[in-house]
Amino acid sequence: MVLHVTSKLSELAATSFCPNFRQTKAIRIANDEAFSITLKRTSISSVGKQRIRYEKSRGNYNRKYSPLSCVGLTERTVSVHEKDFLQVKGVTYRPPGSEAKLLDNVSFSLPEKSLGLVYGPSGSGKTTLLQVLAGLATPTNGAVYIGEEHTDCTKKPSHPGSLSARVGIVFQFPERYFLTDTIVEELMFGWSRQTQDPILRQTLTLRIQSAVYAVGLQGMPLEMNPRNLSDGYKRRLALAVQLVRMPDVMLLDEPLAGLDWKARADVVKLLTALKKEKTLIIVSHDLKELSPLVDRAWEMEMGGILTKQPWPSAMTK
Ligand SMILES: Nc1ncnc2c1ncn2[C@@H]1O[C@H](COP(=O)(O)OP(=O)(O)OP(=O)(O)O)[C@@H](O)[C@H]1O
Repeated sequence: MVLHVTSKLSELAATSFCPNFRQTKAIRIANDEAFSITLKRTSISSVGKQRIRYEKSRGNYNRKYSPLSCVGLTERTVSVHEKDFLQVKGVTYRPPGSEAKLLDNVSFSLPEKSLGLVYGPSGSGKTTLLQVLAGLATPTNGAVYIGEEHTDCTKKPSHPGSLSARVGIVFQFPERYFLTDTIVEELMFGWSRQTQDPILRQTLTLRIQSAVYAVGLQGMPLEMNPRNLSDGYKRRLALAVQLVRMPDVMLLDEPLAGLDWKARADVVKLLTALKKEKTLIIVSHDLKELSPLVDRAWEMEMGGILTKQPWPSAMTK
């Protein structure tokens, strides 16, 4: 099997798969089923040469990184475990009307009732990934599976097979989006038209009770204005609003941002409890505080490229 350098392949590989690598040499092996290329990494966090092997599986290429003469790099693989509860396969996202990919062939998986952490530089695409997983943006390519089901990313949120029906998302600084003047109205938001039906009303009451207990809000008067809650309790309420929808997967964007040390510790405790019930994906820069909770971690690189990281990492020590 011989290997020759092909400039066409190298261009293809460099542009389609690794926009933030500067390609130095590309090698074609046998046929298109698998190939490897040697690239020079130029990002600030890791500089050096690296060989990337692409293996084709079910129509998608899976990247396998093996360092050659890298500085600060370890072997990394991006793989999807077929038995995991949440499976994200080859998701690419290009906003409508834009040529730029915000997510580039993102694949990962996470077992049920475990916590996955996504970290990386500002503007790399972490929030975009959460929006796609929550069904708020439709991927250009790829698929998301929850449990045994292929969730249809193109379905409207009200459809039971949609991603939005299975996933809850708590945005960064969620308290900025409170819309009502009482805790109970905030928890019922979006349900009001259905509450004429006595059975649905009873179901909603039970769900609210359960969500309130799950986040430790049971001591608070439900008629209180949510804006008068402490910052930590506002975060609890934002979580409860999503829990009322009974999602299987919860996504949290920077859940500790802007909180004091006490509220941060409370939210970490709350997430520890929540992990026993839900599958969680958290985007955060607070690696040390969240470290004890993390089961899997991925770094998002500029250009929307996600790579799995060994955990706990050197950064948490
Ligand atoms: N609808 C859009 N159209 C074009 N570009 C967009 C769109 N939404 C986001 N972007 C760009 O996509 C990139 C990724 O944004 P994103 O918010 O996902 O990054 P992030 O990693 O979450 O950053 P941060 O840590 O600062 O929140 C940014 O450069 C952003 O400006």
